[in-house]
Amino acid sequence: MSNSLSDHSSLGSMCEEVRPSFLRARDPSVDRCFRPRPDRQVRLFDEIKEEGQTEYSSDADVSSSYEDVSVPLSEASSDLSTDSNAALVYLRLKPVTQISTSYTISTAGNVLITEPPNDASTTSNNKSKMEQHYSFSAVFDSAVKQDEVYRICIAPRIENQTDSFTVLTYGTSGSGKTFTLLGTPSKPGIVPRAVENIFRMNASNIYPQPALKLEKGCACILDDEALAREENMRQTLLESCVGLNADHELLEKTIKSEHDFQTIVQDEVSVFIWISFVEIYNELVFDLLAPPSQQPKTSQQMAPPQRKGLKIVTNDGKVFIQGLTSVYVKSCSESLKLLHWGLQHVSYASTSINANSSRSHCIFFIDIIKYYSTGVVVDTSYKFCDLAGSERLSKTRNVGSRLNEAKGINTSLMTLGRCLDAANNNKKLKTKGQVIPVRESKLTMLLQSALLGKEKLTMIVNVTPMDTFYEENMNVLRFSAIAKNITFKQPPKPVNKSRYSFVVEKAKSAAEENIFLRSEVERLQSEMQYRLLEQERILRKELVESFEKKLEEKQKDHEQSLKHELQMQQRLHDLKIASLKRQYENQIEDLRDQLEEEETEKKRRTLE
Ligand SMILES: Nc1ncnc2c1ncn2[C@@H]1O[C@H](COP(=O)(O)OP(=O)(O)OP(=O)(O)O)[C@@H](O)[C@H]1O
Repeated sequence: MSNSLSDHSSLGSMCEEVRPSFLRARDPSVDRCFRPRPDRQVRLFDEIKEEGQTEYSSDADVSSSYEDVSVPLSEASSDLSTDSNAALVYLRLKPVTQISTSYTISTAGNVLITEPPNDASTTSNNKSKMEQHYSFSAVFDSAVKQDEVYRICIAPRIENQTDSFTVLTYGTSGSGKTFTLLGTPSKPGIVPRAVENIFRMNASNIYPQPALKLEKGCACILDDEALAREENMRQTLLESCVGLNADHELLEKTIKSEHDFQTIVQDEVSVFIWISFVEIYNELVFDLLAPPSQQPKTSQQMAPPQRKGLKIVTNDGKVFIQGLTSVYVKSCSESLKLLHWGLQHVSYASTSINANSSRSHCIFFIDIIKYYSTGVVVDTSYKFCDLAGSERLSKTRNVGSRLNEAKGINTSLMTLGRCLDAANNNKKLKTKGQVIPVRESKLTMLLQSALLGKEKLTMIVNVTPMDTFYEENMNVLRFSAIAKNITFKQPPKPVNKSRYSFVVEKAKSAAEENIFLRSEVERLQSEMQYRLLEQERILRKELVESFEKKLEEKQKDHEQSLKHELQMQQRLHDLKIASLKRQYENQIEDLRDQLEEEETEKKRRTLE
């Protein structure tokens, strides 16, 4: 990262339209200890408080008192934090025509030195002639272009892939927050570049269907019905974006010409990307991607009555918005069209400083769910938050609803400041004793993961370096000084949510699940058929065997009876023969007797 003035200048020289910097380099020969110091330490929100704003009560869930909170603003730490868990705070200076001599970049390139201008516009505490030093992770002067800001502030976060993070742009109205975050079609900001980077990196693994989604902060598989609902809603929303095509071609062309994002080839992972977009307007959370039927008719009007505020809920330490539309996106172009479609519903109004001023805080969410073939599911979440301008009511000359908005904006920014302040105090005291009052505004509730140190925080502070904005800029710089000092505890490493693995394994995607089930049904059917045939075969065999056995038995019985019959017949036959024999023998005997009698008679006659 470039943090020296020479490097910094080289950044500028790489750009085509190099503007002459209005910043004076400080003479490095003047030792710090000889420079004037402020005669008192300044408390953080002394300058932000507006007429009509009530003091926040000390008995809220903060145990710190601002009496004890002092910010060593005069001592700028010249070192660039090397702690990977420290919040990264960058300063970006807007190009202006009227060059101010009140702002100087240190020779190291990461410290902004301020000195009050010599005119009547400065009041109260800032009338002090003391110069003040504000240290940053890097300072971008007006010559630094959008692609360089992305490369330095965001690309390393995206390319790390495993850590969730939150990016905030903070500054006065018109200082370039929206420009830094969203940009224009010819000068795209951080969000379009991040989206292109994410899609390019995962190009070979984007899953074609919305099969996995974060529900109440946990990855869930969608059934066929839910999947069809998501697809329908996606189509409806994308059809509403048809008018945005021309700008998008230019935007994508610009990004592709300025970056060479690489695709990471991973065989065993499916990637599911979901986006959502909200605005916090007058302490109400509105869904900017709600389907067209639920959107207000006139996009340029303020808080139309038909819009319903959504509820922020925490579940097992995870924060989510109840009923928020989350859209499954398959490409950079789809995501950006939806983002720009959502922007048409943001509350804009004209203030005396910025003709197209955001009157709400907007947060664009990108949730990435990765399903590994081992069954592990890992989700990371990126939040891009465009904070509404911190401004003095007198300067913006707001009245009526504009005044209420401004108060709402400043109140949530103050809560944000108090959260950063509490986190900073916990770091200084090396305790976790001070409660970070994240629940005191909708903005801090939604950003609590970053404010409580569960994910990484990047803040880009936007400043319009003109004399007229000097006082407002001082407030912004004090705010950033607090953020810069914060080091969060080690963010939890992504947990392998193996409890999903069994279910996920079974249904890697709805389509695969269908194929799997169909083949399973077919397999079971053929298996059943086979079993039936087998049973039939066995049954047949058993039947044949039993018939055979019975037949055999019958045959045996029959044989037995035949044998018996034969024996009987034989016996009868023998008896008959014996009786006939006796009969014939008797007859023979009788005939012999008869013959003897006749011979005897014949002899007797002869004798006679
Ligand atoms: N670095 C820059 N280079 C070129 N133009 C810029 C730069 N920063 C801001 N601008 C221009 O300044 C104008 C105001 O910027 P932008 O709308 O981003 O301010 P903002 O901080 O978001 O204001 P608000 O809080 O009122 O919404 C825009 O026209 C924008 O294009």
